[in-house]
Amino acid sequence: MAESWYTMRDEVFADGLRGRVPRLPADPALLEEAARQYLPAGLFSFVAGGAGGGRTVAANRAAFDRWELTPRMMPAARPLRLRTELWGTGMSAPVVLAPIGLAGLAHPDGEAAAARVARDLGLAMTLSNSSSLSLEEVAGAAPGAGLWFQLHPPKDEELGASMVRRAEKAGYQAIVVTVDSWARGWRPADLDHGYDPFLRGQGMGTFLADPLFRRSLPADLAVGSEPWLAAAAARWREVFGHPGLSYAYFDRLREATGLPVLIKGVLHPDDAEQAIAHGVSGVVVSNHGGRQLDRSTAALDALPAVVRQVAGRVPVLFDSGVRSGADVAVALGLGADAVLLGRPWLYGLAIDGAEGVRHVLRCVLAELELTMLMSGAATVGDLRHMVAPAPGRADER
Ligand SMILES: Cc1cc2nc3c(=O)[nH]c(=O)nc-3n(C[C@H](O)[C@H](O)[C@H](O)COP(=O)(O)O)c2cc1C
Ligand SMILES: O=C(O)C(=O)c1ccccc1
Repeated sequence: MAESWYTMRDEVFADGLRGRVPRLPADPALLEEAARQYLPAGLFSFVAGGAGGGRTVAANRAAFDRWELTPRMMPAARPLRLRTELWGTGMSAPVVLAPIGLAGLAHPDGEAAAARVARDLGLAMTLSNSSSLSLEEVAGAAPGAGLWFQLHPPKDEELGASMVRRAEKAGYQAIVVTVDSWARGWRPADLDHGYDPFLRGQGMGTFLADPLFRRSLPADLAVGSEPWLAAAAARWREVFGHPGLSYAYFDRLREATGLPVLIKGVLHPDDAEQAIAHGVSGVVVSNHGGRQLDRSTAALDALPAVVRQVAGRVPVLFDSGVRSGADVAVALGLGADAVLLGRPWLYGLAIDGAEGVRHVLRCVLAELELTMLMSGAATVGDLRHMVAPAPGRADER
């Protein structure tokens, strides 16, 4: 076995013995509760919350309950094969950190800590274009990490192209274009808190380091001063979101970069088809963790039809609602080539910086490994034969 994350169970157990459980629980629901203690109320509900009445956030989780594994016993010893390569990024398991903007609000070490942990565990990380640290700082903090760069296409397409060129120069290996967030979702909790995380200048590292963005800021204000940051946040609101976007955007973007371009935020098979027709190298099935459109379908429910439509032409990735190694196994079993983990890594970061991120990832990886061993699955392909609808549930849809 190339990796043995299951031994990490012993580390988690030892931490439990030392009384660390309340701080860094292995139970994902308790992890969210623990993170609540470390974050100001407005920030916690920004992170944990979702669009509208939270129906899609809940549906993302409920969807996992409609699938189960039928394990096979006494498998002849076969080495577990989790090592994966996607677009030249090698990873020790098909688990990727999802782009989470504003990580610097959760912990001063921000995205740099997460990138180092991902690198040390052999996982890839997707950096948000709304990162607190600039994309160059994150790449510099974790040399050798497998990094992808996520782009919310700004209204100013030159600015988007400029950030993509910087990412390519800094060694990022893929561009992930998010298409479900051209406007911020209707998030009642944030509205009620009057919560705007950008007001503190966090989440702007990559923007502020961009010559095109900086050039648009007032020259008469001291750089870094409060009014300067306020002007930067206002400028960010001006450029954020590109309502007029069509699939032809992918053709233009591919002119600006030689990197593989992925689309993130697909639920309908026809969108996957169109994106492939416009040359994308991969599709991320996601509803943005239920943060954008309440009542959009649970991401896991959307996965099988997209996998069928794509039919192996490009890799299909998945996120939204993944909380455990067993969840990862189900998504892989339903045809995902890799799975992105969102809120949990940010919770780990909020609680204990790099150590917290490491804790969260080792729990997911250890449980994934154990789930595969106990199912008799040596490969992701084996999992595809083991995932089945839970009786009377998946069939009802
Ligand atoms: C606080 C927060 C910030 C996020 N920022 C971004 C972002 O900047 N870009 C992006 O594409 N997705 C962003 N996402 C969405 C995640 O990449 C991912 O799709 C989602 O969190 C997956 O759902 P999960 O949290 O249930 O795992 C963000 C999610 C959260 C919770
Ligand atoms: O809140 C989000 O879901 C999100 O995608 C985002 C976008 C920009 C900055 C921070 C978060």
